[in-house]
Amino acid sequence: MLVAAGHVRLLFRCVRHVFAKYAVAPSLFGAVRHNRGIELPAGSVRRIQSRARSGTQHFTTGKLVRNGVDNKAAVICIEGNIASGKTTCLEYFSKTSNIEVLTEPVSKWRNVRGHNPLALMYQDPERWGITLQTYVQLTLLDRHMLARSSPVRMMERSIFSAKYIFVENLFKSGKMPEVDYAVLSEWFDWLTTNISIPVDLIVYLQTSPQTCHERLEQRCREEEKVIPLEYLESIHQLYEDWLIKQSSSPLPAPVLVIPADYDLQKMLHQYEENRDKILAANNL
Ligand SMILES: Nc1ncnc2c1ncn2[C@@H]1O[C@H](COP(=O)(O)OP(=O)(O)O)[C@@H](O)[C@H]1O
Ligand SMILES: Nc1ccn([C@H]2C[C@H](O)[C@@H](COP(=O)(O)O)O2)c(=O)n1
Repeated sequence: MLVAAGHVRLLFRCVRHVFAKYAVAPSLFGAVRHNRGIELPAGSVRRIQSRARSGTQHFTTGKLVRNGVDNKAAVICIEGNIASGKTTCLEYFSKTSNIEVLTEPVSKWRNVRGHNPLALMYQDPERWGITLQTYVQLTLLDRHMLARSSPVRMMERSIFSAKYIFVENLFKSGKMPEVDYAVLSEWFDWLTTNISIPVDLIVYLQTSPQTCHERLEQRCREEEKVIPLEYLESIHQLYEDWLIKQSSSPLPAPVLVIPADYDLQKMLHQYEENRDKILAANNL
């Protein structure tokens, strides 16, 4: 009971942090609500009247959006299993002018005020799964809401895969208590209902779990030494259900699948071959 109350307080603190950063105060934290929506300080966050792009499912009327964000910029999320090659892919595209690249904030997940929630989660997922996933949700939301500096943004994963893959995996494998899952789900639903989080294209780096296991061992990240092949198989299955079978959770954008079991040179060739399709997201 005490643990659950602590988590609720932590979640409140997290959202307060996001809204403090963007100088927005939704009704939960005392903003004045009018018939036209929430009154916000100038130069902070506004509610947009409409946003609809062909090829995407999201219509963001009435959602919060950060002032200064260019809604015409395309957002491409690179998705895939752990160690599938997402960072390597982003590094490659970062050399292209007019593409802004945002990697996952893993360094934050390994060090929040001197604590390492990523390591804690792998040591004891039942206890620390919600702690890590709450922080992942916050830091990815922060990434989604950053003002864009280029016509194309490529970012590693998304708030959607955090929920549909990693939270789902913890819960389905019996490693997350139902109450933690319920609280995280409520937060996710609130955030995605009230905040504009546009995604224009998902690029899925499709690998076998075995390939990821080999690359994981090669990368040798201290926290991940305990990850067994079965964990990567579960994550793989959830990705396949979401992005290939499209049978589990809603898709925030169309999906481009790039087979990614090949060696580095062949992968760079694959990226070049798919460059136009990826960057076409800018014209949606
Ligand atoms: N095509 C590839 N073939 C072999 N090794 C790769 C390939 N792509 C990436 N790697 C290596 O695999 C490890 C994980 O890659 P990384 O890009 O960090 O994955 P992710 O960001 O998806 O976790 C790194 O050591 C990287 O150098
Ligand atoms: N929602 C998430 C996202 C990532 N992780 C873990 C998985 C990895 O150990 C690490 C970084 O992932 P990578 O970029 O290497 O695929 O973070 C998680 O537990 N929950």
